[in-house]
Amino acid sequence: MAHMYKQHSQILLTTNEMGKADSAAVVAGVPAMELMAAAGKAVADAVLGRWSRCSVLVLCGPGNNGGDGFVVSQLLLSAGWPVRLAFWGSVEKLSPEAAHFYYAWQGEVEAYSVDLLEQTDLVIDAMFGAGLTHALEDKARDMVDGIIERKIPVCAIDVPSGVDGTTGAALGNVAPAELTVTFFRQKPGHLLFPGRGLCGKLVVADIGIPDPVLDELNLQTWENSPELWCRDYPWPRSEEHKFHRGHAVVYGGENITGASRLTARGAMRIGAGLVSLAVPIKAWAIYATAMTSVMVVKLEQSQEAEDFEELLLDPRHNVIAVGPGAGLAGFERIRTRKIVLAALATNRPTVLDADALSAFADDPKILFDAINGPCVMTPHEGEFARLFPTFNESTDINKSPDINEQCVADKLTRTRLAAKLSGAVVVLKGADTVIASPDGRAIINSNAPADLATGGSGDVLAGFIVGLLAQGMLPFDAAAAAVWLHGEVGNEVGIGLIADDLPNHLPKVLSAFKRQYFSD
Ligand SMILES: NC(=O)C1=CN([C@@H]2O[C@H](COP(=O)(O)OP(=O)(O)OC[C@H]3O[C@@H](n4cnc5c(N)ncnc54)[C@H](OP(=O)(O)O)[C@@H]3O)[C@@H](O)[C@H]2O)[C@@H](O)CC1
Ligand SMILES: Nc1ncnc2c1ncn2[C@@H]1O[C@H](COP(=O)(O)OP(=O)(O)O)[C@@H](O)[C@H]1O
Ligand SMILES: [K+]
Repeated sequence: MAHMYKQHSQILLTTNEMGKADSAAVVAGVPAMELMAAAGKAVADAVLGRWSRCSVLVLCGPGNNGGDGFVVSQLLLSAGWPVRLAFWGSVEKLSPEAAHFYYAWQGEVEAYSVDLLEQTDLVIDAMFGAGLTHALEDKARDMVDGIIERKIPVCAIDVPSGVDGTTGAALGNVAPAELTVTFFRQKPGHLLFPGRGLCGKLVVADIGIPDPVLDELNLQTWENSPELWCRDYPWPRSEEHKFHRGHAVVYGGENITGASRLTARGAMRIGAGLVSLAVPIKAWAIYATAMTSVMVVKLEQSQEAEDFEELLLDPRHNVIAVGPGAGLAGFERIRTRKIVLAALATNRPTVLDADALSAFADDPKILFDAINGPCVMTPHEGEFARLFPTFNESTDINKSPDINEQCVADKLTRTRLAAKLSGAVVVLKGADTVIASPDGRAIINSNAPADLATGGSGDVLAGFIVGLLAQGMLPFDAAAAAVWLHGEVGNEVGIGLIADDLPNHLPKVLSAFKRQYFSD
């Protein structure tokens, strides 16, 4: 499986991995000088394609990002554009290739000064790329502040200076780019916020690094796309009947009944053969009136967990979802915990969302110890912070965690650590949802519109995941596929979206997906 993931253009490279790819390309016979020339040309081409002739200021920094800037400057000058170049660094410390292009520049080299911004229509940001190690200081910081103040359009090389390409963190103020041109592959920081919001339109340019250099690197991070999991997508087949498509059991709570109904409908729509919604007897009539294709099963008063366990004795109930609307108030918390532990004890694929996660806030280790089979957890940031308050490798999960402690690591690292600590696939939701597997693989999702930020949309996502698990998809693939389809449905419905729309519009999105990826 990991091998299959290796092939794809969706691979994301950390700064370190990109450095290794560069070095491997040089070893494979592509001179560093050619890589820099190609990088600069890609940026110049992108600028010529997007802007008409205007007054350009190229801000070159002390490393190879500045080297790319020298190349762009000369190419734009040769194209007849008015170009000024400002350099901040020392010529003696430039790499041989950056020094080469420094001397090839036919114009004047100026020092950084905010006065240069006065007659500038477009800034090329070649200050710092992958090599940035700390926040911008002195003149570089003043330039950034000056650009922000004057709202000058920016084309960034590799990343907007100040953005960490590996984490998407902004190290101090960053001038937002209209266009960012990066090389060979995207970096996680192009997809994770705040980096993603600062890049503007992103172009990934081929600079002649051969793809096979990737084989030598143990790559673990991808941008979500059907190419990663479409081969395992469980389309209905003629020889199957409904029992072949799985039977999902969704737990529904007593007071908030809408949430689990959305989960159940999501599971049904994405193709689970059968869905049973198991609910406390007091709320049974409400559920039963609302559902049609979903079966509603009664759990007797004060023995809900026991009845739930009994329901799971039927081996045809192959997957379980608990959490949406499960309840946390008073006795409900204990019941929710019992239901979760009963589900996990079956070792069948289980999706835990919302209250199923929060119910273990005071002792997450109980939950993690119970996860021995395939499991997907789908926290939003608030739920995540309750279960995983600290995020370094030395985290002592035996200690009762302090839920107020600050999260220090970036979203990708945090999600990976959470998956490793818990043994579950973790889907940390948001505009840049990260999906991480305990084996170290991680996927960043990038297609979700902000319209999805509405009550209940996460409940539907849990349903999509459990519905795909019911049909035999593996947890990491099911989570990635569901998150991507959820984003696509969000785009399909767009403004005005409510969670109820998501299952209803899924068929259209599935048809388009099938047409695009499975037409002969
Ligand atoms: N084959 C290749 O490699 C290719 C690379 N390419 C290009 O190279 C870029 C990566 O180049 P790079 O590694 O030289 O890093 P870059 O970002 O230019 O700066 C590093 C310098 O800045 C310094 N420094 C860091 N932070 C600082 C701060 N806050 N304030 C002040 N100084 C700071 C740091 O010194 P340090 O502080 O670490 O001592 C160092 O001197 C990449 O993004 C792409 O554009 C393309 O040409 C394609 C082929
Ligand atoms: N700004 C945003 N852009 C894109 N997707 C978002 C945004 N905010 C939230 N989402 C998505 O909406 C869903 C919300 O889920 P969740 O927070 O669990 O809400 P609920 O519990 O009401 O269902 C998640 O899939 C999340 O990734
Ligand atoms: K830059």
